[in-house]
Amino acid sequence: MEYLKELNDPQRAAASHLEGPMMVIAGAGSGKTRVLTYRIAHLIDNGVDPFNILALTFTNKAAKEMKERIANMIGGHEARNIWMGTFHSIFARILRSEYDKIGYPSNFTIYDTQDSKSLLKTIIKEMGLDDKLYKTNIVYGRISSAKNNLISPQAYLKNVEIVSEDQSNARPKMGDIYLEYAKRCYRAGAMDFDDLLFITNVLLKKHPDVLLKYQEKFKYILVDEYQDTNYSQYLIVKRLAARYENLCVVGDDAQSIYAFRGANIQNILNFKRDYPDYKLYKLEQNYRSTQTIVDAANSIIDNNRDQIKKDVWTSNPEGDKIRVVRTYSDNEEGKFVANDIFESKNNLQASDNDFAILYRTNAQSRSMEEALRKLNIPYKIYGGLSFYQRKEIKDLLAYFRLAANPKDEEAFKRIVNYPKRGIGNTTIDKLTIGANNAGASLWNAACNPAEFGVQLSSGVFNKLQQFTLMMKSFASKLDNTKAFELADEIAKVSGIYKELYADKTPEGVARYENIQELLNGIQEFTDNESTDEKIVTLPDFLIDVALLTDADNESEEDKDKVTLMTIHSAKGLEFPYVYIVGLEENLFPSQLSISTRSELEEERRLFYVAVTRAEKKCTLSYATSRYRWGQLSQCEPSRFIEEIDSRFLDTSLTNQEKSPMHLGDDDFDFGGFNGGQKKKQPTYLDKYKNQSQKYSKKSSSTGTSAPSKPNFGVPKNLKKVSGTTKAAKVDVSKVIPGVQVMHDRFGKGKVLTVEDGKATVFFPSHGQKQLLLQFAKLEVL
Ligand SMILES: Nc1ncnc2c1ncn2[C@@H]1O[C@H](COP(=O)(O)OP(=O)(O)OP(=O)(O)O)[C@@H](O)[C@H]1O
Ligand SMILES: [Mg+2]
Repeated sequence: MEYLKELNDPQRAAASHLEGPMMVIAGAGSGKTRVLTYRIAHLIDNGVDPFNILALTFTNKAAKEMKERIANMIGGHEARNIWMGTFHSIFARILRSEYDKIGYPSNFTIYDTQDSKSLLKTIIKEMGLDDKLYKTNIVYGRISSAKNNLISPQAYLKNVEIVSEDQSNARPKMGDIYLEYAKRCYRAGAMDFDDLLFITNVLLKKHPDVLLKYQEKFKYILVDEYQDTNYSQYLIVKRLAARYENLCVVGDDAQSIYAFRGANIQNILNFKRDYPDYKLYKLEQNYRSTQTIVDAANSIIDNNRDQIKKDVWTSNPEGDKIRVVRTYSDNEEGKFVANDIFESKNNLQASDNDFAILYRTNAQSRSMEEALRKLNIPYKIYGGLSFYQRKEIKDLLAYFRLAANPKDEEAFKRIVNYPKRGIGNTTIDKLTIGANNAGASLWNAACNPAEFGVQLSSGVFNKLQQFTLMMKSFASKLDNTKAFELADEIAKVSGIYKELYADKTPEGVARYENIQELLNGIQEFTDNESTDEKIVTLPDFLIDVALLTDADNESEEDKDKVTLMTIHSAKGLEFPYVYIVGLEENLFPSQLSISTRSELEEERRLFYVAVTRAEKKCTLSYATSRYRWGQLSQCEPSRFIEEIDSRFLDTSLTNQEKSPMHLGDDDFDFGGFNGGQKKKQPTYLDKYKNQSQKYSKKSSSTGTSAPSKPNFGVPKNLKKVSGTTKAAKVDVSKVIPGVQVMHDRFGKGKVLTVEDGKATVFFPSHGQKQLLLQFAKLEVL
C-alpha cells in the first residue's frame, strides 16, 4: 500500500484505522478529506467490499473527486461501487427503492425550494392569511427547521413552546400551514429537500427490517464535514451505524457555518457520549496554506470563546502578507480585484482557475462580474440563477415530472397551459377547489372533472382532455424508453420546441439553445449510466437532476475560469489566490448576525473558512460606500480585519488619497489595454500605487509618516476634496446633507449624503443621482 506513504504519521494512523468508531478533529487544510479518501482505499485493500462502504460528502462534486482519486489508487472497477454522495442524494436513492414502505409513488417528485415556496404561497392564500406577516421565506424556514429537528406537523401543533413562540410572533397559524403543506406534498407524491432526511428517519425507525438491511449493507460509514450535519442527518448516521459501529467522522468545529440551517456543532461533542470507546485523531499540520495565512487564520479563530483548542502549523513557506485593500465603492472594489487578477496572471504565470473571489452574499457578485467582463477575464459563478432554475428548463422538466408522477401539483400548474392551450386560471381554480374538497390530486380532477363537481364548457373540457391524454401517452413510455428519446419526444409533442424556436429575439434563441443543452445533458447521462442490463429512464434522470448543486454542474469549459462564490459554498475547497471582498460592518459580519455572541462567532467561523481557502495569497477588501437595497450607504471596515494580528497584514493599500480615476465608474475604461495593444496603459493598480506613494511622500514631508496601522475609521474626505477643487462652481464644504442645490442639467435638488467627494442628490425631476463634487457644476441655494 504505497499510497499510505503520501500521508504524515497521524494521518496514516487515522487512515489505517480499520474497525470501530473514530473521529478526526482538525483545523482547515490539515488533510481530513485526504484521510477519508485514503482510508476508503485502505479498507478496500484490506478486503472490505466497496458495496459495504457509504461515504457522505458535502457536495456531489466532492464525492466525484474522491471517487476519481480512489480509482487512481486502487482501480476504477472497485471505486465505482462505493456508495458516495451527499446525504440528500444517497437517501433519495434509498427512498426510491423503498417507496412502497412509506406510501409514496416510486417516481415521487423532489420539490425544489421554488416549488416548496410556491406551494406555501398557495396555501397561505387559500387560508386567507396575511402574506406580509406569513412571508413565504419565514414560513419555509420555520417548517424546514422543524423537519430537521424531526418535529412532525402533529408534534408541532402540540408543542406548547413552539406554539407560544409563534403566537408571540403574531403567527399563530404556522402549525396549521405546516400540516396543510405536509398533506399537500404527500398528496402530490412529492418530498421537499428536508423530507428526504425526515422520511428516511421515519423509514428506518418504523421498519426494523429495512434498517437491518441497510445496517448490513453499509458496514462502513464515513462522513466528511461532520460539523455541519443537522439533527436529522446525525440520527440517520447513528441508526445506520448502530450495528457495526464502523463509523468515521471528520470535521472541524471552527468551520461550522450552517447553524442557520439547523447544523448542530453538538454532534461533534456527542460523539464521545454515543461511542465511548471511540478513537480520536488530531491532525495539526496544514499542507494547504502559507505560514502567514495559517497564523492569520489562527489569530482570527482565537477570538471565539466556543472552540476546541487546536494547534495548527505548517512547514510551508512564510509567503506574502495578507493585503488589505480599501476602495471607495463596490464598483471600484470590483475593478481593483479584476485588475489585480489580470496583473497577477501575467506576473505569476497563473491561470484563471487559480483565483477565487469569495463574498458573504450573492448580490455582491454584480460589481465583480462587471469588472471581470470589462477585462475579458473568464469567470464562473456559483449560486446565481443556475441552469436548472431557468424558466424554460423548469418548464420542460415539469413535463418530465408530471409524466413520471401525475400527482405532482406544482408541475401540473406550471404546464397545463404552457405552451398556451386555452386552459385558463378560472379552470385551474375550479379544478383546485374540486380536488381540495375531495382530498384528491389536481390531476385526478383534471382527468374526470365532472366526478369532482367541476363544470366546464365542452371546449375547455376537450382541451383539458387532449392535455391529459398527451401526458398519459408520455407516462406509458417511461419504463421502456431511453431517457433521451422520451425527453426529445416530449419537447416536440408538448409544443415547447416550436414555441421557443419561433422566438427569434436573442433571449428566445438563448432559451432554445438551453433546451438543446438540457437534451444534450440527458443524452450524456443516458450514455454514461446505461448498462447492458438496464436502460436509463427519465425518472432516473429526474432524481439526479433534482439533487444537483451548482458545483456539481461544472462543464469542461468551466474548468479554467475564475471562481466566484459565497463563502458558504467554498467549504472544503482550495485556491492559490483568494480575494475576500466586502469586508464591511453590517455586510460581513452580517447585520442580521451581530446581536448575539453565538451568531457573531458563527460569522467569525465563516471568515475563518474564507481565509483558509487560500493557498498562496489572500487579499481582503472593503469599500467605504456601497449600494445596498437601492441606497448608497457608507460603510466601515469589518471588525474582523482588526482582529487579525497586524503582523500578518499589509495595509499599504488602505491609505490612498483620492485620485481622479476614483471619480465615476465610466470615466475609466479598461477596454484598450485588454485588446492586445502594444503599449500597456497604466492600470488601475499602477495608479493606485502611485497615489499611495505620493501619499506617503507627502506625509513624510510634513513630518508625519504614513501610519503603519491602518486607519479603520471612515475617511474624512471632504476636507481633502475641498483642497483640490478647482472646477466646481461652489465651495464643496457647503455641500452637506440637507442643503438645496442647483445643477446645470438636473435642476433643483436636495443633498442626501456626501462622502469621498461624491454627493448623492435627489432631483425631483430626475430622481437620485450621484455626483462628483470635483466636477459637478453645483450651486448651493
Ligand atoms: N501528507 C500530505 N502530503 C501532501 N499534501 C497533503 C498532505 N495532507 C494533505 N495534503 C494536501 O493539503 C490540502 C488540504 O487537504 P484537505 O483538503 O484534505 O484538508 P481538510 O482538512 O479536509 O481541509 P478543510 O478543513 O478545508 O476541508 C490538499 O491539497 C491535500 O491534498
Ligand atoms: Mg475537507
